[in-house]
Amino acid sequence: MRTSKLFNKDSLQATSKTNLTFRERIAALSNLPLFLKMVWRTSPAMTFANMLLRIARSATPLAMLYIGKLIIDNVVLLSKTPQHHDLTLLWELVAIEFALAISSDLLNRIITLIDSLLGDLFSKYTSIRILKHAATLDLDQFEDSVFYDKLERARQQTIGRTVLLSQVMSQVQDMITMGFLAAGLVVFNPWLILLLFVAILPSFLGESHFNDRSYVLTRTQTPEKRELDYLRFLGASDETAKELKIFDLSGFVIERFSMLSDRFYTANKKLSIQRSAWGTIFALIGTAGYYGAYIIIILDTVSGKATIGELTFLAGSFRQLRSLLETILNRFSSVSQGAIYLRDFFDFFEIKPRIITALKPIPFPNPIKSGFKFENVGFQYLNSERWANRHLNFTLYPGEKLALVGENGAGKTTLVKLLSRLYDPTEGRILLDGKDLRDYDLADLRMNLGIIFQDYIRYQMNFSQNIAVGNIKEKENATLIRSAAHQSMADLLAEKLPQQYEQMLGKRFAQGVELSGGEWQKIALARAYMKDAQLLILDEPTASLDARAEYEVFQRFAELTAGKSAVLISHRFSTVRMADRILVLEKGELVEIGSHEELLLKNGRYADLFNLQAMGYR
Ligand SMILES: Nc1ncnc2c1ncn2[C@@H]1O[C@H](COP(=O)(O)OP(=O)(O)OP(=O)(O)O)[C@@H](O)[C@H]1O
Repeated sequence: MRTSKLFNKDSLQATSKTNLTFRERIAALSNLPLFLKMVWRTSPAMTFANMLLRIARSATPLAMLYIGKLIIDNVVLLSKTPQHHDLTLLWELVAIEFALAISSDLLNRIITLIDSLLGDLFSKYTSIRILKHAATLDLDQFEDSVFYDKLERARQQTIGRTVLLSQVMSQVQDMITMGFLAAGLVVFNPWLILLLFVAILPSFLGESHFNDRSYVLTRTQTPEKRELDYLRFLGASDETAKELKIFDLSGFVIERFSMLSDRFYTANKKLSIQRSAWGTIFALIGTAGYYGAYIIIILDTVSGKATIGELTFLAGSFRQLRSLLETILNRFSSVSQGAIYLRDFFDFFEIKPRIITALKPIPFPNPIKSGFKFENVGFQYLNSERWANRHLNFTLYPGEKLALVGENGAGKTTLVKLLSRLYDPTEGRILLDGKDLRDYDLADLRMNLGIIFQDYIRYQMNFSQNIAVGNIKEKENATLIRSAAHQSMADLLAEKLPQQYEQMLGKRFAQGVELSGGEWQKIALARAYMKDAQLLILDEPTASLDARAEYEVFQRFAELTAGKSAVLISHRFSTVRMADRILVLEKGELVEIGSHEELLLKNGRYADLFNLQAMGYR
């Protein structure tokens, strides 16, 4: 077992699952009913039509073979008795076979068409379900690599499942066809059926063995595939091009990509060669079986036990049965394979968010009366031993402007994430007006918070949409968007752009304009003004702004948020000192709280940090 650090827990578990038994494969088929139910839900009419047409199609091979037999026997009869040249029956039979051939071709085409349309619809349906479900999940679930692998597998299989859909349908169709053909064979010579199985079984077992191995290989490769995707993005994307050039990283990225791809190639090549070699041997056994049966039928015909028509009928049935059985058995491997992958897909839907709205949620208070009270709040990130926040006891009063100060990693952003319920506290609780934050309606809470994170997204959309994301319900409300832009001073920027509020931003799409860091930040800030939020949280909102812009932004901020609560995170003390109170964090814990003047007088941690920065300006 490889123990590269790329391998996470999930992949290591997968490698221990080196062989899936036949029973496990059969068990995996139990996923199919749920799958078919989803297909049915995608389009009941199409699914029904598909099934009906396939049943009709499955009867045609036997019918054609039988008509063929009648034609040959009739021709033989007519050639032996040239004096009775009544060809009516013969022509009727030929006409029937012709009609059968045409309808079978027509059915095939309609079935393929429905398959492809249904597949497209199903792929759309499942992609949307994945997106919808992902939207309900918690932030820390996205930060968990095991979860991420599941999401990745669920996403990748959207295409695989479309194939699975037509495979399952074809499987049923071929089984019915086989039933018809086998019935015909049994009537004439039951021993041929036995010979058929002997010829086919090794091929089936071989296929199923190699499918197992390929499944295990794919599963173990998921984390690497994710890294390959990431490297592909890193190596060729507008977001990364700048640093890649400056640090001259392309060689490093390409080398890593090439190393991982080689590893893939080697593992896959070995399996492919083995599979191909064994496949050839099994195919030989199958052909030998067919000729064995052929000899039996020829002997029967020569000895007069069967007619020439029966000879062609039996040989044809046997040949078709053999190829059908082979297809069915091989397809069983891929169907059960697909069914196992389906487990990953369903598993993804079984992941439930923990951060949810209470059963009987309390409406968010308007206005907030006593504020947010932290009671011994502590938080540990998933899989982390360290406490990112601990023993937090303080109150954020209504209308208060609170600044959070502390060195990198002190826990400022985490505190804000707890306040907005992106995470729930590991210990202690946060009360809003005396009631646990978890008792409030989650959507209502988020609607009443205006948050801009330091790593806000630069949406590759137009100027208006970039602001409207702050309250997407108002995306058509141009007045509100312009007023939000005015409040964050982004309006001045819009006026300078060729297409103003319609201007495409970013470089990814045609006619996009790239902005400076500070310009993007003003747009992001405008998002906070899109709602009439009761609590505004700005996580380093002015880091990229120049001194004048920062001063003006905060002047406006103070005016605009009069009477509202606000939390500001900043490393600039010129900003911090405008706050009513300042909360100093160190290693996740609160070490000081008070106004700028109070804390300076105290001459503690805050005064140290303040003087350190002030010294830099002298
Ligand atoms: N998603 C995460 N998963 C695990 N640990 C995290 C995560 N985010 C932050 N941490 C850890 O939690 C601690 C607090 O991080 P946080 O982002 O709250 O600090 P901060 O005070 O906002 O820092 P900065 O000033 O650099 O923005 C850090 O030690 C960090 O490594």
